[in-house]
Amino acid sequence: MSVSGKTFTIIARSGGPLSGIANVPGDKSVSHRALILGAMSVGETRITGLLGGEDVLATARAMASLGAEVASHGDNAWSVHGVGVGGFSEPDHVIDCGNAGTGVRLLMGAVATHDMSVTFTGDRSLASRPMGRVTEPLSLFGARAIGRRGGKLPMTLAGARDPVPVRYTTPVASAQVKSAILLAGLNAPGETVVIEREATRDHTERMLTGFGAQVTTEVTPEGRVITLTGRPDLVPQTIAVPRDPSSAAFPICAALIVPGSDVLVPGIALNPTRAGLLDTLEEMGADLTREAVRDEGGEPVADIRARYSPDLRGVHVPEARAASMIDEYPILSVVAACATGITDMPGTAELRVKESDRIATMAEGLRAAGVAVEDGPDWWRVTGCGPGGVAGGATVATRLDHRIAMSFLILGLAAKAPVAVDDGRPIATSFPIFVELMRSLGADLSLEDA
Ligand SMILES: O=C(O)C1=C[C@@H](OP(=O)(O)O)[C@@H](O)[C@H](O)C1
Ligand SMILES: C=C(OP(=O)(O)O)C(=O)O
Repeated sequence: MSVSGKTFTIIARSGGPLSGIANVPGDKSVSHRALILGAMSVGETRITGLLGGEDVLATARAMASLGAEVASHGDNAWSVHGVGVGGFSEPDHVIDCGNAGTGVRLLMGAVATHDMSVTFTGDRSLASRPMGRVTEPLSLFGARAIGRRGGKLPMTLAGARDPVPVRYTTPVASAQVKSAILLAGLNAPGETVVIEREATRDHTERMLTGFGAQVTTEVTPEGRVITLTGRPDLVPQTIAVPRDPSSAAFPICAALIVPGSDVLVPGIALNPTRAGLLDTLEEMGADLTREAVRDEGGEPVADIRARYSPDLRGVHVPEARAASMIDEYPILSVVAACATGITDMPGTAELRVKESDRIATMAEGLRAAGVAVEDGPDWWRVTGCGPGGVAGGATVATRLDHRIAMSFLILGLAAKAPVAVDDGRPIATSFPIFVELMRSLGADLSLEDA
């Protein structure tokens, strides 16, 4: 189980300005994919900068359960000795993906075109999330899934004996669904095609190309048409995982709302499928600069400098931008609470099926901290309290959701009274050094037994 051990609370209090350098850990999305594609190539893939978060460690264990040799060499350096496309062997135990939606959905895709049965489970949060969005397209390859009612974990996936390639238009904007289909397509003959109406993060396509697969993306009136040629010989790679822009969002946003702050967050990928938050913050009047813009491993990267921004104003976040900042809405709503005016966030129904219902969980905690929030099935709206105007003084339920926990701790650094989160454990799923790193910038965070 990913979120394990004794529950502890964390309390955030306002204090002096934040300053210094925030070296955030490796990107979670890229880390999952590096392990999975490493396991599906023949020979040794070497990975540096792998995220040591619980979500990714669960994927590393899963790869070992499927027959790959996975080794940690310390300092976030790992190696994966892969078994090749079609080479996984049936595990003799249940695969526990912990808290990780990305992990379980990508793994289901990777095993769906192998003639074997694999049973997946996860923690209470993951067991409440919809899996039908991946099992439905995977059934077109010939796989069969039997899970709990409503398509929930625990679930057994019987992979296709004679897989056929698939052409599928994703009904929701989801990189996890797209990636599950592409990973399944690796061991199907012929061309597998995924069509997405809105662009979602493209790490799978980029990394597949790096490993030597033939993948093309065509932009058509139908959407992005991604075509993969099945049964490639994937060639092991050396991968330097870039730092995670979704983790960078926390020190960046903290600097914007804590008076006097000036924080540098180096080496952040500016991949347009991930960079929507920075555009939104700039529209709100954030003092952000992109320094030393460069190319690293085929991705544009920059050092982001964030300074206290007393003139933040509410904005309308375009619906078309949602996929490029989907994990950043919780922390954006915290910045919105400290801004002047209304921030509208339409087109965000997907937030309701993350580790928690993120609209409901954020709305509950923000209201408890004195912030007005309205919400509907696929939208929410925060009325800002202005700089220094958030009351705070709340203990917030995090519901096994790391981004909720970190977002409210950042709010507590800028609120009049402390903000506590009831359970700090989920933070380790994506950002295990969060508390240490924020403290190094000057944040007042204290841990207490629950
Ligand atoms: O593919 C990925 O690595 C991810 C895709 C997103 O989920 P959806 O595809 O469900 O939007 C995101 O929320 C998640 O944190 C990581
Ligand atoms: C939604 C997230 O992750 P996952 O879907 O992998 O659990 C996240 O990290 O915010």
